[in-house]
Amino acid sequence: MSAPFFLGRIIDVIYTNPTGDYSSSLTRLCLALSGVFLCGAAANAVRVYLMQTSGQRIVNRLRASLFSSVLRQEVAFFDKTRTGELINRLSSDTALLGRSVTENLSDGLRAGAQASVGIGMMFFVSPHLATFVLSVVPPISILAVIYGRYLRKLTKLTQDSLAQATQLAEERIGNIRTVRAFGKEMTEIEKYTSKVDFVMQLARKEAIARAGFFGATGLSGNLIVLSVLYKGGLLMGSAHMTVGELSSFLMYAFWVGLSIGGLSSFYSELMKGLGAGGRLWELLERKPGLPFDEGLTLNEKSFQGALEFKNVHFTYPARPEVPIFQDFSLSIPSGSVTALVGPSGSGKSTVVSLLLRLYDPLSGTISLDGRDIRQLNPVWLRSKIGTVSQEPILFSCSIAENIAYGAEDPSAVTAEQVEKVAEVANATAFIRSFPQGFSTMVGEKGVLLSGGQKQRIAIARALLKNPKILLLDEATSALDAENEYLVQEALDRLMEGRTVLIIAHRLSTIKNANMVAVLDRGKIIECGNHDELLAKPDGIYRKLMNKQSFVSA
Ligand SMILES: Nc1ncnc2c1ncn2[C@@H]1O[C@H](COP(=O)(O)OP(=O)(O)OP(=O)(O)O)[C@@H](O)[C@H]1O
Repeated sequence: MSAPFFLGRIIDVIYTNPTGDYSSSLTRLCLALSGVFLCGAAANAVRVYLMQTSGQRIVNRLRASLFSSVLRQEVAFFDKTRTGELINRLSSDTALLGRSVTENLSDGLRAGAQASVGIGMMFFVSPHLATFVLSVVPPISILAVIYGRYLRKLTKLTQDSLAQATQLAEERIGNIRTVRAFGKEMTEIEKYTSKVDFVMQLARKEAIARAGFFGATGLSGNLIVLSVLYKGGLLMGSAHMTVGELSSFLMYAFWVGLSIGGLSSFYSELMKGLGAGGRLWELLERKPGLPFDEGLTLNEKSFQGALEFKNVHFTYPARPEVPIFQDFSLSIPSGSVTALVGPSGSGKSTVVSLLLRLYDPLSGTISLDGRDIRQLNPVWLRSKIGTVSQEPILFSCSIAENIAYGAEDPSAVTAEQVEKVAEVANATAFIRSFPQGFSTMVGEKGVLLSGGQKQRIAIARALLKNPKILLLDEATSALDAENEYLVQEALDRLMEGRTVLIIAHRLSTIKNANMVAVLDRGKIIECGNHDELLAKPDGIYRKLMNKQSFVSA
C-alpha cells in the first residue's frame, strides 16, 4: 500500500528539481520501492499457498465430520432423506463453503485491508479530496446488502435443485437394469434435463443480479476516479496540491475502487457459502434419534442370546399412522431355531429391524437375556447378531474383502481365515473357478455375482463374525437344485449352536425349526412346531400350507 506514496514522491522529486540534480534521492526512493515490491511478492506467494492448503483442509474436515454425522443417524432418518441429497451435501456444499471461507476470505481480507489502508492514505494525502470522494460509499453499501440477501436465497434454492437432480441421476444410474428393462431411458433423460434446466434458470437469475451489481460497482469506481481528476485538477490549479500528491491520490483511489470490486465479489461468494453452509450445519448438528455407541454391555461369559418381545407396539416413523405391531409378543429361547412365517407385509422383516435396534418400539419391550435392549450399547448388541438377508448387498471390492467385512477388525483377518469360512460356506469351488480367486472384484452391490454366490459370500461373512444370534431371511426365489443344496448346507452349518430367527420360505426349514411362529397383520396368531400347527383343523398355518406358498425344498 506504500507503493503509490513512493511513486508520488518520485514524481515530485523529478518535477521539483528542474536542474536534474535528483539522482541520489531517486535511487534511494527506487531502492525503497523495490524492497516494498519484493516483500509484497513474497507475502502474496505465502498467502496463496496457505489459503490453498488450509482451504483443502477445511473441506476435508468438513467432509469427514459430515460423513461421520450422517453415518451415525438413525435408520429412520435415511427412510426420509434422499441419498442424492446427502451426496450433494458431501461433495458440492462442502466445496462451496470451503471456497467461501478460504480463498474467498483471503481475497476479501486483502481487499478489505487495501480499501481501509487506501482510504486512510487518501485522507493522509488530501483530507479534502478524500471526504469528497467517499460520499459515494453509502449508496453502494445499501445496494450490496440487498444483493447479498437475494444471492443467499438463490444459492439455497440452487443447491436444493441440484441435489434433486443428483438424487434422480444417482437412483436411475444405480438401477440402470430396471430402467433398461422398461425402456425408460428417454423419459429419464427428459426428467433429468428438466431438473438441470431449472438449475440453469436459477443460474441465469444469479447472473443477472451479479451483472447488475458488478456493473454498478464498476461504474462507481470509474466515477470515483473521474471525480478525483476533476476535483484534484481544481485543487492543483489553486496550488493546494502537488502533481505527485494528485498522482498518489489517484492511484489510491484506483486501488480503493478495485478493492471495492474485490469486496463485492467476496461478499457474493460469502453469501453463496452461507447459503450452502446453512444446509450443512443442519446436518452436522443433527443429534441421532437413537443412541449410537453408548449403553451397557452384557457379561460375555454368561451371555446366552435369548430374545423376547413383550407387548410391543410399533409404527414406522415415516408412516406413523399405519400400525405395524399392536401388542406383539414372541419368545425366542437361547440356542433354538425359530421360523417366522406369514403373508407378505405382515411384519416379518420389521421383527429383524427391531432386534437390530434400527428402530425403537413405541411401547413394550424387546429384551436380550432379560435385559431391555434400549439399555444396551447398540454397537455391542449388533456385534452379537449376524444377518444374512434375501438379497445380500456386497461392496464393490474383492471377494476376500467382502468376507473380511464380517470381522470386528477386517484388516487383521488373515487369508487362511477367509478361506476357511469360505470353505464352510460352500463358496470355495466357485471362487476358485474365477481367474483371480479371492481377489475377484464383485462389482457395485455384487452385480458381477449370481444370487446363490452372493448368498454364500454373505454366509461366509456371517461365519467370520461368529455371532451368538443369527437373523436370517431366506431367499424366496428358487435357486437351481445344486445351488439350493449348497446354500442350504452352508446355512445349516452357520446355524449350528446359535439362537436363530429365520424368516422362512422353505418347507424344509420350517419342518426343521424348533418352533414356528405365524405372523399376521402384526400379531403372532399361532405358535408351535410344524406338526402341532398342521394338526389344528382350522389353523391359519394349515391354510397357508394348503396355499402352497412355500418353496418345497
Ligand atoms: N421403512 C419403512 N417405513 C414405512 N413403512 C415400512 C417400512 N418398511 C416396511 N414398511 C411397511 O411395514 C409393513 C411390514 O413390512 P415388512 O417388510 O416387515 O413385511 P414382511 O412380512 O417382511 O413382508 P415380505 O414377506 O413381503 O418381505 C408393510 O406394510 C410395509 O409397507
